[in-house]
Amino acid sequence: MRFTKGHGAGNDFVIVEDVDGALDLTPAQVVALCHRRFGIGGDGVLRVVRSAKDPAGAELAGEAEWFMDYRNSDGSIAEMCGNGVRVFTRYLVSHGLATPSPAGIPIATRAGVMLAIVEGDQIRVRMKSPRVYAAGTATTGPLTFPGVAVDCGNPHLVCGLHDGLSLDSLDLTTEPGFDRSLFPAGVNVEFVVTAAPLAEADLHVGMRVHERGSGETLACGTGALAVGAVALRDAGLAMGVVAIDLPGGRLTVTHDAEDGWWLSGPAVLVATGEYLDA
Ligand SMILES: N[C@@H](CCC[C@H](N)C(=O)O)C(=O)O
Repeated sequence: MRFTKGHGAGNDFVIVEDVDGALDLTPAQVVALCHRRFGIGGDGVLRVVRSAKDPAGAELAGEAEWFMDYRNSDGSIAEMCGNGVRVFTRYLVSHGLATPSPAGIPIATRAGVMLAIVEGDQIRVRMKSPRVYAAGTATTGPLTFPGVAVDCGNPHLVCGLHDGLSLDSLDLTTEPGFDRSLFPAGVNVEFVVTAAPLAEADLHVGMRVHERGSGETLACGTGALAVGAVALRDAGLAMGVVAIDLPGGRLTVTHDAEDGWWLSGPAVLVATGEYLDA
């Protein structure tokens, strides 16, 4: 099995090209590919398939030629992956499967069609509008954090840290506790602190994330979108730019129109090879 390895701000993926949908990628294969000792290593797998050739993408084939079949490293399927779309786009362009255009390359996902615009080493994606909808809480060890539920196509719980607590002090080696009746299919949990003002953004925050199905990752694009939406709301800003610093680098969320929500950041391919054990 040929593979390419890529990442967006350290959120890393094994990319498998399967243009005609011939590959039956099982959860066990995904777990094996993503294993950091016995496999290639990754937070997830991106299967590159023509929308028309995948049952989950076929409905969107008229709008987007390519479907991003995203899997978490535990083998589970997620509706959407913001960094995944950016890295997927980098793959399409660098392999001659799509041509960058100012209007954006449409990418089909289980959460709908996203538009990806290549801007040098950054890729900017028009995301599904986030929906902030309920209060919730997360727990890590003895600590409880009030949070806000946000639907970005996939589920998120955005929690501000108590005064004086640093992101570094959190133990995210195990899944945070959360209300399973609010998130029956699990949730990605973001922890946020305010950061020093920046000239290039209206708001600046730091964030760590524990992802459903992957554990702590160095960055999460939909998580950044959720955090950006909550930060703008809490600041009373109808629109604006939020810079989000994660352990793997910076992502930027811009809200510039009613349904204009953008995620921007680096997207890099680092290796190609052949996986021998699938
Ligand atoms: N890292 C991704 C999100 C991947 C899916 C998530 N773990 C889930 O299960 O919803 C991103 O960049 O958005």
